Amino acid sequence: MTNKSIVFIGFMGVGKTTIGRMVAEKLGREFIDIDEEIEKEYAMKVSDIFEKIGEMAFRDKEKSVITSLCEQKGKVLSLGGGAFLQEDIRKVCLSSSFVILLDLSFDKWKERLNLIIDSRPVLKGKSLSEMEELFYKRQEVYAKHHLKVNTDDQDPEEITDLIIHAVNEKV
Ligand SMILES: Nc1ncnc2c1ncn2[C@@H]1O[C@H](COP(=O)(O)OP(=O)(O)OP(=O)(O)O)[C@@H](O)[C@H]1O
Ligand SMILES: O=C(O)C1=C[C@@H](O)[C@@H](O)[C@H](O)C1
Ligand SMILES: [Mg+2]
Repeated sequence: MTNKSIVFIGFMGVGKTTIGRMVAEKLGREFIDIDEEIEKEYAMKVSDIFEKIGEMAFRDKEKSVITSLCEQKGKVLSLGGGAFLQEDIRKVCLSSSFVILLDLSFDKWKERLNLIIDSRPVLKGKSLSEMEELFYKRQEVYAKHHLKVNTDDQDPEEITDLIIHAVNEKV
């Protein structure tokens, strides 16, 4: 296994923060969650940043934090679900790191909605069919990656073990 950083991408709620933290722990690597980094910088929750400062400022900060962290090696980074909307972020991650897409079917994602609905401002005020549209539209920005892991019907431990196995072989 090389010292490349591992970067988790995928739609909000698929488990990037949960799985990223567990993978980092098992590999003995530092874990950084980009949403949490931004929250620390602003001393505010993501929903408050969106409301009080605006999504544009959040997206700019997302880009600068990810770009500077991608210059370092040996870490595990979990991005926010919208980070790959920015081409610059896609480029810097794909060229510097091993990018893992966590995939989940919309049917399974729906079952998890109650866990995330209050803390994801992008979902605020959307109907289920609008969320479904966003879910499928967003898959386009996740199309480039180095490994895709389907997480339907698997608990975080199983997904973590599968990823550890894969990165030991491929990274
Ligand atoms: N494999 C899994 N099975 C069941 N629940 C899970 C699984 N992975 C994550 N969860 C739960 O789903 C919720 C969302 O997970 P998490 O916060 O890790 O998603 P995320 O991809 O980081 O989302 P975001 O893009 O918004 O940051 C959490 O409550 C978490 O406990
Ligand atoms: O998918 C998105 O656009 C987002 C996902 C979250 O991780 C946060 O980064 C924020 O709520 C925006
Ligand atoms: Mg997260």
